[in-house]
Amino acid sequence: MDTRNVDVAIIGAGTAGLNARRAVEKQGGRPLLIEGGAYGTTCARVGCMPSKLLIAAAEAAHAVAGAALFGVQATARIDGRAVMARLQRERDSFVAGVVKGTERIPADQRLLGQARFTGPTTLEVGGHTRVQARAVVVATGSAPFVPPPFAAVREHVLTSDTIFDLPDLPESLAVIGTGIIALELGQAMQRLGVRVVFFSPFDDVGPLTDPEVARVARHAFTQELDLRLKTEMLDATPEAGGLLLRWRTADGAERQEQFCQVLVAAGRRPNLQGLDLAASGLALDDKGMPAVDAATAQCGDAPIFLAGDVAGHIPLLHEGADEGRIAGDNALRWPDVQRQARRTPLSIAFTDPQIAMVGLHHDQLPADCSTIGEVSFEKQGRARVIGRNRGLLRVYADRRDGVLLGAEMAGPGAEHLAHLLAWAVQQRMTVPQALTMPFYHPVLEEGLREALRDLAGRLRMLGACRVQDLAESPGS
Ligand SMILES: Cc1cc2nc3c(=O)[nH]c(=O)nc-3n(C[C@H](O)[C@H](O)[C@H](O)COP(=O)(O)OP(=O)(O)OC[C@H]3O[C@@H](n4cnc5c(N)ncnc54)[C@H](O)[C@@H]3O)c2cc1C
Ligand SMILES: NC(=O)c1ccc[n+]([C@@H]2O[C@H](COP(=O)([O-])OP(=O)(O)OC[C@H]3O[C@@H](n4cnc5c(N)ncnc54)[C@H](O)[C@@H]3O)[C@@H](O)[C@H]2O)c1
Repeated sequence: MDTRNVDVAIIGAGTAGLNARRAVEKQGGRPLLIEGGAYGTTCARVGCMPSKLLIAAAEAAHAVAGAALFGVQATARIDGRAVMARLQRERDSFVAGVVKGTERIPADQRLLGQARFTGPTTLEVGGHTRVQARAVVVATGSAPFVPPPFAAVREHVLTSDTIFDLPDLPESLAVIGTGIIALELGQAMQRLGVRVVFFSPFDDVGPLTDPEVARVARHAFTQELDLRLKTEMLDATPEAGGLLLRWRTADGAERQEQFCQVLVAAGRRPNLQGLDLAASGLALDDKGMPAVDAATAQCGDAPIFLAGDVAGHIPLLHEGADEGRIAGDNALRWPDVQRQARRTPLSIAFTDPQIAMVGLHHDQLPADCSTIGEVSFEKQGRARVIGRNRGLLRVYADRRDGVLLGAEMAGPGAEHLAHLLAWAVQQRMTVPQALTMPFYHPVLEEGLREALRDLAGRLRMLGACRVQDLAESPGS
């Protein structure tokens, strides 16, 4: 067996691991990047990029289907094979770019094979190499959770790991779950002509915590999607042509239906199995997870750091990249680790309406010292112009000083409005300061201005806003 001595061993060549490696190298350390699967990252292979490619195709189909609103008569003919072929072509090109970048890393800084702990900072990799490190970064990502009864027929169901490899769109699709992946992929499939039915044992639709925004979003999704909530899935039986699902409805009736494909999107779990974390000496909870400090990425005071999806903090790409950098940095400087500032939380679901959450979520607002302003997109000028006038944006501020705290929204252009707000929250802008920023006309951002004005009024801070800001524009 080979033996390697390095400063920092990094397990996982995904986004978090690649950023950790870069941080170690930048500070002059000797990193070793260990990958047990294929290079290319979850984001490019089976995550962000292929999902957005599917959604892009669905948006094209949806634009044709909705063209009559504008007096444009058109009929879409969806070529499922061409949809999947473009998705796979573009995805493969994104993956190839990441693989090329990873393979440019000097060969003596890379190792292929599954890693497992044999001691606090010793690993065995692929049964062929022993690694002795000063510190270890675990960046092993997460994997789809397949609950019963689907676990028993796992090879017959799709997850986000496999759906993007379909050669053609299925005729029908059952989607298990109503979270972000379920909504993004299920809605896209439906808009591409697939008959889609969503099932969940719970009553939630999407990640929103603001009850008003959640109500508006739920209404929009319920109008378009077939959501069977509070259903108990009894069994899933493979048959010729698909899977026969049998479930019990909320009122106790038993139903069954065959679907060509089933997509299980019931959440993801950290990739810890096979790592033998117990051998590292870390204290683990009943799910096998160590406690991780989000500001240092460190587990207790051990020379072990967790970054990205496996850390279970905020499983998003930009957070994984930041955590990787923090983990790599601190692993090299261990035991002198430093707390590092995190960015304002920002998450976006690319559904229609888009869902976005910024800063503090509604359920995290400090009791008795926050105020809420809102705007409905129903009458918002630009939203009406483009025929996408549905949704609600609610923005939160500290009532003592007017500092922006966060927002939740479901509506058109939420991905852009949320970015503006995230920058403002991170800058600790007050509501009056945000209202002194320029707003063009006619744009969706005028909706945000309306919510900020509403908030300023409730804070009794309108007097602090520049007079020019109060100028009206039609449909703003
Ligand atoms: C369908 C879908 C859509 C998404 N869309 C978005 C989006 O639009 N925007 C966004 O911000 N985020 C999105 N995400 C989330 C984002 O993809 C993840 O947060 C991010 O890719 C996680 O990166 P990571 O580095 O933690 O993990 P990964 O990229 O999964 O890297 C982990 C690596 O560790 C390796 N590994 C695991 N165990 C071992 C071991 N024992 N030894 C050696 N190697 C090991 C794995 O093979 C893998 O290569 C999406 C996710 C999914 C599934
Ligand atoms: N646009 C984006 O940024 C984007 C897109 C996709 C995924 N992601 C990331 O990936 C993460 C995982 O997404 P996800 O959709 O898998 O998780 P999620 O937490 O958003 O949703 C999980 C869903 O599964 C349901 N569920 C749980 N147990 C179930 C069971 N036994 N049977 C049926 N349903 C069950 C939950 O009620 C929920 O609706 C997200 O939290 C997000 O961070 C981000």
